Amino acid sequence: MIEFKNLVKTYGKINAVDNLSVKIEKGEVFGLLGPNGAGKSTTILMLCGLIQPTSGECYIDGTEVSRNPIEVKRRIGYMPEDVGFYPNLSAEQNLEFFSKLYNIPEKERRTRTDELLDLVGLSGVEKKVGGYSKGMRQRLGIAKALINDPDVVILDEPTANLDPQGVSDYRKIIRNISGSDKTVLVSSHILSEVSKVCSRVGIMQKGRIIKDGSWDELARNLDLLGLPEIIINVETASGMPELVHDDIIRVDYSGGMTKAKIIASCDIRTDIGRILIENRIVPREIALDAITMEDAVLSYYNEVNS
Ligand SMILES: Nc1ncnc2c1ncn2[C@@H]1O[C@H](COP(=O)(O)OP(=O)(O)OP(=O)(O)O)[C@@H](O)[C@H]1O
Repeated sequence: MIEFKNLVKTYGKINAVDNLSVKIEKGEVFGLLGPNGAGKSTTILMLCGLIQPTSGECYIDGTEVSRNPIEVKRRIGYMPEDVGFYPNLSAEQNLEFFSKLYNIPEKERRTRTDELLDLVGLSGVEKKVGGYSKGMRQRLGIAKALINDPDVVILDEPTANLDPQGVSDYRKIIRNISGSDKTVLVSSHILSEVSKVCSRVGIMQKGRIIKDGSWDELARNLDLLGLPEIIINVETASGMPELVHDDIIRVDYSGGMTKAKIIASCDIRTDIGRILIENRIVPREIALDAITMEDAVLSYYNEVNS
């Protein structure tokens, strides 16, 4: 169980976290969803005992964090945005090292390491971690967060560096964890990451949770259910014409019309490519992207104001 009670963190005049109070029950997968700068990482750092609150408290299973940081660290598994590993060791050797820090008995270490490498899809990878891609490091980060079999798992932007296959594997991992009575806190600025894996979501803005509930409740409330998940980034060598298509909801142009961010109701990349070629414009990129909290809120306000 996780509880925040009137939690505040100020940096000079900035209220990074502003009187936050939330209780997350055992077994829940809670998504902290908010745009960059909303205060998600600051909240998580206080929950892990890595920074001190200005006022207020965080509890892990009833234990107050800032007064019992060592006890709390044993009970949590934390994956930061940038995970640090020993680059000249393999994944297995890194996990062995961390399991020693947690005093996991030698007999268990091997089994635990093997199970976790299997869970995150890194079994049998001999390569040293220094040669890993960002996505592979992220997978190993999830394994590291689980090495001490924690009751509470905290993941800060876990899909930030993952490719589509990695994202799909990550969702499976979270579903796997969530069936095991652990409490999970996941932070993200990407709507689909939170909506697909979390049983409850808190929308964070300017240090406060402005909405809290099941994803369906929140989405209905904010009128987000009908939102498409399709964003297409277009980049061309020279300026492009205004893009017109029945399935386009909105287009934001930048870079003197060489870049466009399209929110569409379905994947229209082929049509966009055709429009550009018909206009003798060379496409540099026509790629799918994930919908972020900013896109959702903008789209929502756009609809309300139109
Ligand atoms: N050490 C610090 N010193 C000064 N200001 C800080 C510090 N850490 C965070 N902030 C500020 O606090 C606010 C919240 O930042 P925080 O990193 O918690 O947001 P976030 O929601 O995690 O966003 P992101 O996804 O970009 O990390 C921001 O305005 C940020 O600039």
